[in-house]
Amino acid sequence: MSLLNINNLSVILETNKGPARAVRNLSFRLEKGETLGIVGESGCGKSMAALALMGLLPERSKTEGQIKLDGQNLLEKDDQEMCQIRGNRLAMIFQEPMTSLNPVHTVGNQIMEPLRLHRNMSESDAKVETLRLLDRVGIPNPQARFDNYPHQLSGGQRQRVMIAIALSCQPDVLIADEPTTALDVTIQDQILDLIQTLVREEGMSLILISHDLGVISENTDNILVMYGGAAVETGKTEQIFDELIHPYTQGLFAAMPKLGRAKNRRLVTIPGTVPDLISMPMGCTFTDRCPLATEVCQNTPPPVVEVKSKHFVACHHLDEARDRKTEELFS
Ligand SMILES: Nc1ncnc2c1ncn2[C@@H]1O[C@H](COP(=O)(O)OP(=O)(O)OP(=O)(O)O)[C@@H](O)[C@H]1O
Repeated sequence: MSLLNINNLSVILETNKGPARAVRNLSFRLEKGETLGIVGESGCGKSMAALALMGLLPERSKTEGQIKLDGQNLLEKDDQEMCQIRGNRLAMIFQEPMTSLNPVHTVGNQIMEPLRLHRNMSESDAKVETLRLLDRVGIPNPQARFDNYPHQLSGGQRQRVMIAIALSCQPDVLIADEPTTALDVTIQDQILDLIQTLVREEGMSLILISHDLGVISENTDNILVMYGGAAVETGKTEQIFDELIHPYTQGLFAAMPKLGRAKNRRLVTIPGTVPDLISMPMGCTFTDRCPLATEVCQNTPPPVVEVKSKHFVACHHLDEARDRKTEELFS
């Protein structure tokens, strides 16, 4: 049995314009100690999928499908049970730590709180553990930092505090949603390295969410490429980079800044924008932007084909997609 087994998950948001399907029939598995990258442009439903796992979706939303953690469907749990699961099994860090940290409490108290609540520690034990966690996430001089407020720390240090809070409940699964997007490039690498080290040393599984295929490629075992709320390509990270197949994955790859790219070559962008959730095409969600699209793509959902062991692609035009070189598709 997988640690996490997501089966046909859909998230439907109630909006003023009607129901919007932000996640569509998403399925994936996560094993113990494995790292999965979810990649796609802004608005593809990555965060909604993560919030569904955490039981933190907005009020006017509903879910379909299953999210099984050790065989138990989290979508059947009540709020109190989900709170326990968030305190013990799943933890999430977000893009902007300033909005997740409470500005009027010291960082020390914010790390101590889950230790006291979920691990029933005494105040003195929680303080000792908080200082250990601050040190573990690379905050220099934890004793002095304990009494600081979030605004007294740099962006990178605030993200380290968020990681310490996530670690405090010794989760089995860490979900990091764009954890470095708000940080300077040099700090980004340090935070990603820290997450990798902690995940490895603590034996956690990781779901790393990013719009940046470069970040995902360097930090994960497996990749799930999401577009329009659906998975369009999944597989081992190495395998996907060996053979990019789905036209959307090819587009993301072409749009990656690359070292050594000839000076006169402009950076490729995928023309158009992500589809409106209310008026999705009936068929493939990528139809309107895909250079290979034909009528069948517009009207019929694509078959999901296992092109190699555990490498799945959802596309009506697999052979053509395989034959076209990335830069021919998006140039
Ligand atoms: N509270 C909400 N009510 C209605 N629609 C929403 C709400 N939050 C997000 N959406 C819509 O749901 C879709 C998926 O959003 P989501 O945040 O999951 O995308 P994402 O891929 O994580 O992108 P980003 O990185 O920008 O957050 C988007 O079209 C977004 O506009």
